[in-house]
Amino acid sequence: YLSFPLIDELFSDCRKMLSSGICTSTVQLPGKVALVTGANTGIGKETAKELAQRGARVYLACRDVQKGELVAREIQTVTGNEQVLVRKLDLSDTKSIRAFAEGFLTEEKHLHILINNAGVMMCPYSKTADGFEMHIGVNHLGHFLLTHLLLEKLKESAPSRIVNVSSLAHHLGRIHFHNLQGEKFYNASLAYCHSKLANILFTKELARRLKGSGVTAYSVHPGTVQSELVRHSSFMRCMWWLFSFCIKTPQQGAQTSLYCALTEGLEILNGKHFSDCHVAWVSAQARNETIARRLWDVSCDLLGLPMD
Ligand SMILES: NC(=O)C1=CN([C@@H]2O[C@H](COP(=O)(O)OP(=O)(O)OC[C@H]3O[C@@H](n4cnc5c(N)ncnc54)[C@H](OP(=O)(O)O)[C@@H]3O)[C@@H](O)[C@H]2O)C=CC1
Ligand SMILES: CC1=C(/C=C/C(C)=C/C=C/C(C)=C/C=O)C(C)(C)CCC1
Repeated sequence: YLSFPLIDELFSDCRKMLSSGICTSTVQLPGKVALVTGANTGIGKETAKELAQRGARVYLACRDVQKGELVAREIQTVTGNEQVLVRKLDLSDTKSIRAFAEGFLTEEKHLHILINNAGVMMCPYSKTADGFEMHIGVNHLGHFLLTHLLLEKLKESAPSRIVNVSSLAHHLGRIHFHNLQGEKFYNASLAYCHSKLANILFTKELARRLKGSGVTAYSVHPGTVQSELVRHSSFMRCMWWLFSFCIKTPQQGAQTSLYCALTEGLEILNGKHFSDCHVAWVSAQARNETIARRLWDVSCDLLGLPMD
């Protein structure tokens, strides 16, 4: 590995210039409980680190517990916060999600911040343990079920917040109810976009249903961020490498999630979508309440949840 300090510095300045949006909240979190999915790497790891830095007890919900434990040790060392805990959560298996939630509800009295961050992008066609297409299964349905199972705890802990990590890629997404599992036609990039659109629709409908409960929900686009998300596409890996000088670091990518989790007075923007720590415009589909309600019902049906 060759290091060129001058070039590194230039790239770092370039990234700072191009990456606006810093969470400036000074809120501290002693006594608060936070949960971050996919916290063993990338944006999730940096989000969890900052929450721990502010004194919260942070649960790293990871599918690979060993990777999670290494990161937990690292966060404990850097922040001096011992309350960083790893629990097994595989969002591609509803049994794992239910087991995780059961364990969490038994051991914890509160949940103040839920960050639905984990995600997969551009996987070859594959299915979750329950037969859902992988993108919609992990990115949307997995988090949908997790949130449902933790909702009472969030309500009991109010004021509390839910942050769903979506993407600008939602603009290319469509909810094809007749092909939700990609069985009739499938494109790996579009499947990702559809699932990220589902994240925004879920947030809007959740926010509507949670009005007055003290729990608020937000969706975010973290920016284009250097991470392992591009692992399934050599083209994207190549693009990320070529343009590494202007792609955000995971720490910069975590800022909008942190902004939504921490900023005081954000409750009036319940249900909104954020990018670079500002409210951001979403596609016409993402604003469609009828699609949001239908997706909610279909998701409940697929997961065997009551359609209240
Ligand atoms: N990077 C970017 O440019 C952008 C990212 N995003 C979104 O940001 C979020 C975080 O992504 P990012 O940090 O970039 O990507 P990474 O690939 O670095 O991190 C994704 C995390 O999700 C976890 N994960 C994947 N599948 C599962 C599963 N079945 N169960 C539990 N955890 C799982 C991964 O675990 P493991 O390490 O075990 O694979 C990993 O911890 C995603 O939702 C992504 O869509 C949105 C826009 C742009
Ligand atoms: C065009 C272009 C780029 C490509 C951006 C892309 C392709 C972003 C994709 C973002 C995704 C997929 C987000 C995840 O949800 C770079 C590399 C920034 C460099 C500048 C020119």
